[in-house]
Amino acid sequence: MEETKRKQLILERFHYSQDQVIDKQFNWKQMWRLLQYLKPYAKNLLPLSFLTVIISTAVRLIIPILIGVYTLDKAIIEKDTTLLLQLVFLISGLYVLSYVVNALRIRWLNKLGQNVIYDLRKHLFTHVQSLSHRFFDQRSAGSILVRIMNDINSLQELFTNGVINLLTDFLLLFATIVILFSLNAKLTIAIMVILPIMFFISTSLRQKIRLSWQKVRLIQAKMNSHLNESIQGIRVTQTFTQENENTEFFKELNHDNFQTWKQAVRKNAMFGPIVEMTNAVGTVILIWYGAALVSKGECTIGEFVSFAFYLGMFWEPIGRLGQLYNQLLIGMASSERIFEFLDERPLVKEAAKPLVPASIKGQIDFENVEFSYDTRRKALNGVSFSIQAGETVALVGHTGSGKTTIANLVSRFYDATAGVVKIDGHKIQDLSIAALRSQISVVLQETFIFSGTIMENIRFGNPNSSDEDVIAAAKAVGADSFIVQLVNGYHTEVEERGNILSVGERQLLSFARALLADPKILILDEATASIDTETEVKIQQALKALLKGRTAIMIAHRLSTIREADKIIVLDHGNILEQGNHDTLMTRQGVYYGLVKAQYKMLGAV
Ligand SMILES: Nc1ncnc2c1ncn2[C@@H]1O[C@H](COP(=O)(O)OP(=O)(O)OP(=O)(O)O)[C@@H](O)[C@H]1O
Repeated sequence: MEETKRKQLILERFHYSQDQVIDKQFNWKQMWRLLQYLKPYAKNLLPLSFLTVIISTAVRLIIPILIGVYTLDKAIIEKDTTLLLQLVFLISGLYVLSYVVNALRIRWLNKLGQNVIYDLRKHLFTHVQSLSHRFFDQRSAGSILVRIMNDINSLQELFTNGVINLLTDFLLLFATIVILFSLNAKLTIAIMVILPIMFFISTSLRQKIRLSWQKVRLIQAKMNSHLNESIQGIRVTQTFTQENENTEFFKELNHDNFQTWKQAVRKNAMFGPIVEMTNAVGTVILIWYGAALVSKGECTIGEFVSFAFYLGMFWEPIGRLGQLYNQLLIGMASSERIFEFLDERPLVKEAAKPLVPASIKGQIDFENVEFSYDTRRKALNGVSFSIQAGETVALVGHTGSGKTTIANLVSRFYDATAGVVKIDGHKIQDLSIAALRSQISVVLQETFIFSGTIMENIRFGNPNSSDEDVIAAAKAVGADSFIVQLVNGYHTEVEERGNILSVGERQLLSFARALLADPKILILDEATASIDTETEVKIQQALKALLKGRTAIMIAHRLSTIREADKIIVLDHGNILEQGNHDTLMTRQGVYYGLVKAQYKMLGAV
């Protein structure tokens, strides 16, 4: 009992939201939108692929008539050797043509499919990159990743084979029915009797198979989420010795995956024999009734043989169309999820005629600015202040008081809900977003290091800078001394998130990156919080170099780092309580004075 309860607790602990709907009703509008991605290929790959489809289908349809009606009835039975020879050549030639056309068909279709997937993925990625911060606030990285990778992959099959096969199959089916009827209408009707039975069995079985594969995919999505979290959080897991719980949950998932997969495969395996059985029934009817018709003289031997060939061709698309239908429904769900992202518009919009100033001086004005991330709480509550170009301003206040929010509004990651934010006297919304952001650098406490070399990571600040510029920037902020000690110096590879570097070293790299960008406005969000006292002294010096001639907004919890700021703004619950320089605020003996005293007391106690 205890054990069951424990297992239950583990299962409840790892809860993963399910934003995966695997299949959806067929929707023409959506299909039409998907087909638009074929447009760029409307003049080359698409018509070429169609042509190969039509030629290969036509060749397949001609051969049985040539074998049955002409070779058997005309050449063999009537002993016409010249005709027989001609037919042998013709049929061989057609087989060669069919081989060549099929090879081209596969090649062009795959190329077409791959091109469409490439375009769609590029479109989606470019679009997602242009979206505002709010979009990323509301979604996990995993769910975005799944759409760009898995959902697009599931459309791949639809585009490479699905769309054209669908056409080929309809063409084949229609043509075979017409030929079967024209060869012998009575025999065709007799065989078609089993069609509804076959249709009923295959549709219901197909649906069951589809549902089983859905289950497999859902479990696999859960496994992905769990794996992602386990690897990202491995340090925390090991610290709290939670490996066994993790393993146990994984074991459950793995077991479920195995079981559902087995069930799906079992159902899948039933489909083939069922189609074959109906095929066999059809053949029995063909032989029994066909033979009667031949003996009555209502059908020739050749027609009978051709008929048998076409009958085989008739079942083939029927079996495949069911599978294609499933693929189509999966594609509908995936494309719906992809289009949902593509329809997201950036909340921070470029002005119709954006101002592109030659350079920004760096004056910042907030006039009665209000902002809320959601409808429930206000993060800024009518905030007004002015920062002159070149000034250093520090924002202080307790956790959640709105410091980072101010920085976010200056970079225009969000737009104020009310009030006005101005840069150099222009409303921030009137400026070109790219021009604005090219003049702003943000250094966060949690610096992001990309995989690549140290050199490349610093150069991220200004892709056009030379190696010498990068090294000069690193020297200016005091990062050079630790970089040259690394195995390959500036060419040392750092993995994603820069795990081989200490937090302080990563911070120095981001300072160098910011310096290289040479921004007019610099935002340092808790930038010196994770640095030891010795490094801090170094950084304070580096900061002086970094801040020279720029407007700076510093967000700091350690008040010792902001004494020299031109202005200190004290925030509380989205309101400004005080503003002034260190000396003025200390003389006033208000909130700032209290914060400084409290911090000294705490440090003194340590
Ligand atoms: N992306 C977000 N979505 C919703 N609410 C948010 C978001 N970011 C911040 N908030 C909320 O807005 C308020 C202000 O947050 P902000 O990050 O500006 O505080 P802060 O003063 O920088 O805090 P800290 O010193 O802890 O970094 C907080 O109540 C916070 O919970």
